[in-house]
Amino acid sequence: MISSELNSDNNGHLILGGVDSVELAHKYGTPLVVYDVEEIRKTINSFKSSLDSTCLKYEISYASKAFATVAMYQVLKQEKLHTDVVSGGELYTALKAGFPANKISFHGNNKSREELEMAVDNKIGVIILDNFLEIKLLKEILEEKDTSINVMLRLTPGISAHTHEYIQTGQVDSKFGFDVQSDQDKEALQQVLAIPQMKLIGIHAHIGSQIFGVDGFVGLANKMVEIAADWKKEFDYTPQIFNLGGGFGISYTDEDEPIGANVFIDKIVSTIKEQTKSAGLPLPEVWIEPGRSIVGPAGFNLYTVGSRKDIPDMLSYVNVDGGMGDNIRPALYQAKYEAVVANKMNADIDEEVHIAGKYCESGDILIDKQALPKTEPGDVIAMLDTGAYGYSMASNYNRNPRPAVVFVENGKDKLVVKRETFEDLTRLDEDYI
Ligand SMILES: Cc1ncc(COP(=O)(O)O)c(C=O)c1O
Ligand SMILES: N[C@@H](CCCC[NH3+])C(=O)O
Repeated sequence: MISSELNSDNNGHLILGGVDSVELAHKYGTPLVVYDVEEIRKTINSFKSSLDSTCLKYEISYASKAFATVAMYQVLKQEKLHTDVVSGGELYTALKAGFPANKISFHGNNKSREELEMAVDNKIGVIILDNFLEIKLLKEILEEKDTSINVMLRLTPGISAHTHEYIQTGQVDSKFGFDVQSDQDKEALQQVLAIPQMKLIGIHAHIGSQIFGVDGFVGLANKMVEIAADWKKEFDYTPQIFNLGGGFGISYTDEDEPIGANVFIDKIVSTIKEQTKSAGLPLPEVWIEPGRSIVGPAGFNLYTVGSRKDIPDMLSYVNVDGGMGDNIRPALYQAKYEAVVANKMNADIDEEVHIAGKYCESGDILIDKQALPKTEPGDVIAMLDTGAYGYSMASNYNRNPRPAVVFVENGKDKLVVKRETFEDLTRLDEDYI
C-alpha cells in the first residue's frame, strides 16, 4: 500500500477499516498488529475474478504461514477458500477455527508421523508429499488405519525465481520436494501409484516468494506440462491438478513494482492452455497458494514513539516500543518498509530518520531511512504492509510479549489475538532450584 492511498480524518489521524488507528493504539496498547479485513476480502476477490475469467477449474489455497490465527481461518472459510498448512500447529488452529478439513492441503519437508496421523485422522483434503520417507510413513499410517487419502507430489522444477535467496524454493539445490533433474519425481510417482491407499490428484511446485516477474511462473507452467507429458508417456498417468504455489510479490516501498494478480494468472493459464493442447493433454485444474499478497497489504504494525538519539551529521534514531520480535523481516531479509505517523498524517515532512526497535540488537532497525514529520514521545507510528510473515514470525526475544492483533472492518474493531502477558512468558517454565 502506498502511503498516498491511506485514509485520514480531519484530525490528521490514520483511518484503518473505518476506525481511528490512534484510538486503536490507545485502546489496545502498542505494539499492535491491525488487519483491514475488507482489504483481505478485496484481494481474494480479485484473485477469484481473474481465475473465473479463465474458465478453468481452480482453487485458491491461502498459504497460512503468512498469517495464521483462528480469526484468519474464519475469514477464509467465509470466503470459501482452501488453505495450506505446514505444521501440526497450523492444522490444529485451522480445525479449531472450524475451517473445513477437506479444504486443507498439508505441506512440509519433514512432516512427523504425529503430524501425518493428525492429517489422516482429520481427513484433510490433500497431503503434499515432499520426500521418500514421507511416502513410507504415510503408507504405514494408512495401512494401520485402513484408510486412504488424496496426495500430490511436490516437485523441485529447477527454476530460480528472482528474489532474496532465503525465499527461493524452486532451484535444484533446495530442501523442498522431489528433484526433477535427477528423476526423483518418476521414482516417487511409481511408488505412489503402487500404493492403493494414496490417491494421486496432482503435482505441486513453488518457486519462491515476493516475485515480480512472470517469467518464473511461465517457466514453471511449461515445466509442469513437460513433466505431465513425460509421465503420461512413461507411466500412463496424467495429473488432474497443477498447483503452482504462491509467491506473488507486493509493494512494500515505491521501489517495488508488483504485477497484478490478473497478469500472473493470465500468463500462467494461457501457457498451460497452449502447452497442454500441443502435448495432447487434458486441461488440468489450476491451484495457486498466495500468502503474502492476500494479507501483506492489509496489515499495519502500530508502535509508540519513545526515546530518540541524535548524532551530529547522521540520521537520528527514533525508537519505538516493538521491533524484530514482531517483525523479523528487516533484520532477516533486509526487507524494506514504509511508515507514517498515524497521529500526524497531515503534518509536513520534516526529517529522515532511522526507525529503531527496542530489542538488544544493533540490527533491530525496522526502517533504515524514513521521511517523517518531527516526532515526539507518545506519537503513534504505523508501519505499512506488515500483514505477511510479521506476526506469524514473531518471537519472544528479550522476553518481550508478542503483540495483540485486531481486525477492523466497516468502522468496527475486534480483538482477535490477545496481547501476551509476562505470566504467559513464564507459563511453561519450571523451577530448577
Ligand atoms: C509451498 C508454498 N506455497 C505458498 C507459499 C506462499 O508464498 P507467498 O506468501 O509468497 O505467496 C510458500 C511460501 O513461500 C510456500 O512455501
Ligand atoms: N518468510 C518469508 C517468506 C516465506 C517463505 C515460505 N516458503 C518472508 O517473510 O518473506
